[in-house]
Amino acid sequence: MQLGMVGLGRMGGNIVRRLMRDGHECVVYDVSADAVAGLASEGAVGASSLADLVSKLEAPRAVWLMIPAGLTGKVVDEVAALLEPGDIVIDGGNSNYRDDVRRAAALQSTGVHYVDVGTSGGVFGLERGYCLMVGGPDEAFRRIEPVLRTIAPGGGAVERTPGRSGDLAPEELGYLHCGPSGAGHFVKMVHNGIEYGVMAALAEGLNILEHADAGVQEAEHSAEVAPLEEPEFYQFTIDTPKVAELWRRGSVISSWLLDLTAAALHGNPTLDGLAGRVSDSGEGRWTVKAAVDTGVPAPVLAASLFERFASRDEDHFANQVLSAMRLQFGGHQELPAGDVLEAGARKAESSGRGQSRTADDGS
Ligand SMILES: O=C(CO)[C@H](O)[C@H](O)COP(=O)(O)O
Repeated sequence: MQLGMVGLGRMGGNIVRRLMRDGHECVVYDVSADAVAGLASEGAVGASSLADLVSKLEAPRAVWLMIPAGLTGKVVDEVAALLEPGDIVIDGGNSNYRDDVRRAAALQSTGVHYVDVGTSGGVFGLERGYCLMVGGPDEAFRRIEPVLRTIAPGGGAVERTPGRSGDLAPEELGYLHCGPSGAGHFVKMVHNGIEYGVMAALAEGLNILEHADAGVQEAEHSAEVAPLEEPEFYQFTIDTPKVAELWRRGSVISSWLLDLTAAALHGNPTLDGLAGRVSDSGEGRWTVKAAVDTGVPAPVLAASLFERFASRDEDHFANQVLSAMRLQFGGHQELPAGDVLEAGARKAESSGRGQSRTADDGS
């Protein structure tokens, strides 16, 4: 089938490559002429503008947008204005599902179909395939199904679920029509909310392993910081990268995220160069909002989202307020910033096991 692709970054470019490998014809456009030329040299038809891209597609057309979320609305409007009734515009980025609902409604009178596709697979999707969560009208979904089948991982990607039989269903091939416009990005939003939680769980657990030698450090600094209650139980120097590698084999928590974690720790065991300021692109916030709106408890997902905010020092003022209160009620002084002992004191304090020796006990 023929598909227009707008946005040839890591995701869009590799989706085009995957499609071409399977015999689909791709007409491609990006604001970077180099990106267009690169894919044209691999067999795509290059376009110099959105209008040029649309003119090179045969009706009824399908145009897939793979662009940063902030630009999607503007580009959907521009592309839709160039399309004809029966054509399809597909947003494969990480848009907010609420925008899909609004865009689909706005396009209804034009006869242009709007399809939202939550696309997961990252930089490995070219080889592994992409998991596709699709929202939109049935007719449009059926029309683009050939490209969805190619972009998705396919049946051999994982073992079949026991009890399933017969022809492989779309969800077993790696794509699913989740419902009307917005449903695809709604499912992808929750997927990414879960992603935050799983990532946080792995990161927190590995951090506990990293601190399993707290008793050894405690002995070294016992004169300066409140003692760990039972240092004899924290005498392990665990090789965290090796444990991450180990857990990939047969453990209950083996997963692709763990695979990637093990790879990162193997290449850079001390994670040098990473400050630990964790960004968030929006899906986690939207997931927590959906949970609040619908009254669904999601404490793990919410905590993992807030953990990201804290990683960027958005908790700084709150921590200053905490220190101010301790100073007020107990005259407790903060340890000097950067003091090697501070970490130990904070560790002991956060676990409720002690306080700095410099603070008195009044409260
Ligand atoms: O969709 C993805 C993976 O499934 C993206 O990598 C996602 O944008 C990452 O989200 P965030 O920047 O909020 O960590």
